[in-house]
Amino acid sequence: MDEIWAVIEERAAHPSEESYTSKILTHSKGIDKSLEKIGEECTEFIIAVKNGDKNRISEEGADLLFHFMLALKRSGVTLQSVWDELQSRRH
Ligand SMILES: N=c1c2ncn([C@@H]3O[C@H](COP(=O)(O)OP(=O)(O)OP(=O)(O)O)[C@@H](O)[C@H]3O)c2ncn1[C@@H]1O[C@H](COP(=O)(O)O)[C@@H](O)[C@H]1O
Repeated sequence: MDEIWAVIEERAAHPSEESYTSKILTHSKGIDKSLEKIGEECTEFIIAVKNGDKNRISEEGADLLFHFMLALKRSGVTLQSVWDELQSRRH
């Protein structure tokens, strides 16, 4: 995820027309586009889990994590701050 985060940072700094990441980060709907995608991917993940489809669970889980990172970026929150929060909860 840290590696993909670095790509997201790069795409945010230098948007490219061929990039899906850039498409979401510069979408005219703004953060709503990211939130829409998280809603979609969450639903697809839930369906995959309910169906017990392990391949789909992995695929939808990956989509969810990717769109989660895009929403963080759009919100001005770093992935590191999420890691720090998780770290602070360790006991
Ligand atoms: N992890 C991902 C990743 N997961 C999913 N997706 C894209 O997410 C899209 C999900 O498909 P959907 O059907 O939900 O979306 P859509 O119908 O194409 O369009 P929208 O509804 O999203 O507008 C697909 O086009 C996938 O290619 C991703 N695109 C990019 N990455 C990572 O981001 C990096 C940079 O990607 P680019 O910016 O595109 O070069 C890549 O190297 C990957 O590591």
